[in-house]
Amino acid sequence: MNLQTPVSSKGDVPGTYIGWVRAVQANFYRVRLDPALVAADSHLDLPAPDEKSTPAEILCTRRAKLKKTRQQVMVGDWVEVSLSPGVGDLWPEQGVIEGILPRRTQLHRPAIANLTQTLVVMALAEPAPDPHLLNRLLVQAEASQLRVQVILNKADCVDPAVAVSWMNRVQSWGYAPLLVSVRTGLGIPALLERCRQQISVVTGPSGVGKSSLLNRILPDAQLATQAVSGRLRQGRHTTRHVELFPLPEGGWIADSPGFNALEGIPLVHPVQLIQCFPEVRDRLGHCQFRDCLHDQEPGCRVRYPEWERHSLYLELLQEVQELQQGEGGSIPARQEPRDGSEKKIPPRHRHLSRRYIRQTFHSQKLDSLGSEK
Ligand SMILES: Nc1nc2c(ncn2[C@@H]2O[C@H](COP(=O)(O)OP(=O)(O)OP(=O)(O)O)[C@@H](O)[C@H]2O)c(=O)[nH]1
Ligand SMILES: [Zn+2]
Repeated sequence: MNLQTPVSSKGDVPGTYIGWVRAVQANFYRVRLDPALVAADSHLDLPAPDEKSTPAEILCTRRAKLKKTRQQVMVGDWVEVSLSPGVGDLWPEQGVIEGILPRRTQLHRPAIANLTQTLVVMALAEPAPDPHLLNRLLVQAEASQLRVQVILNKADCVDPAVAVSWMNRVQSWGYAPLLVSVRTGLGIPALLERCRQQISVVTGPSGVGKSSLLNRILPDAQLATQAVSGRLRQGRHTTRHVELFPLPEGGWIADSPGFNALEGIPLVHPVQLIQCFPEVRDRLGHCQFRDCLHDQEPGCRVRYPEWERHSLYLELLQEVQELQQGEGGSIPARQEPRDGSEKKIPPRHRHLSRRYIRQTFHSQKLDSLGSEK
């Protein structure tokens, strides 16, 4: 989602290299220049850098033209970097970010690009689980097109039967939850395994153990930076510090628990909200009306048999519809694959659905809707 055209295509600027922004602090960027990536031919589908290799990491500023065109460089961005020639032996110490390569995903608070998954953490006790809040976070994560891992923490605080019943409930929502106790270490190896090859961010309500989790899984050397309380961390983030750390088993994790990245109303088109509910995904595409909103429409194949989160779906549907109207209908529908079948559109949706069909993906608009503070 949110593809952006690189400001300088490859070859535009002589002596540019491809790098990966690992940390942002104020107006400085720590960029990894993996020698394997240098002068990479195609930058559209680069893998996450291998954290086991030891590439040069340099401090960069961004070219003024990026600022002028209001292009924010985010942690996780693949960027084109130019280096001042002749400084240093192998790599000079400073570089300038010339352009931002297309993003696969982007979150705005915290600003992180190219994340692949989010760890949605909930505590089984202290604080007691809030299924409504958890579900809103889950839908937000789905709307951001991130892979979702549900972490049920503080397993040590509850009876095993309680943990099992929560596991079953979350499974019925279409997820494979992981039972964890940061205190006892239960589930930590499995969590690290799920984070391999991923660029992850931790989110969840206050007090569920997000900071504790990060402290537990990041190697000792990083604890000095990590060991700050939630409040301090938030303070740090308001000064625009976001950082990705390498995990011991591979993969990267964002140091950003001071933010609740997934608050708010999901930025999805009303007809696509249903795709944020994995438990009914296999029912999609069979309703009588192509743009069925799975509420009271005749011939809906999603509404029944009943499912637990349908009421939440309707609540969010109303919110995204209001948001859509407030934006003058500007949240575009993503292009859906054609299924070949011509479906009738019920009269009350006719007006909307013509517009839906005409709309195409405008990343620009999405960007400005969820724009930085
Ligand atoms: N018993 C138990 N306590 C835990 C566990 N994980 C975290 N805690 C405790 O829960 C409290 C809150 O943990 P934090 O890591 O600060 O929670 P957080 O989600 O980062 O909270 P915010 O910074 O407010 O968002 C701390 O007192 C932790 O020691 C666990 O697995 N078991
Ligand atoms: Zn339906």
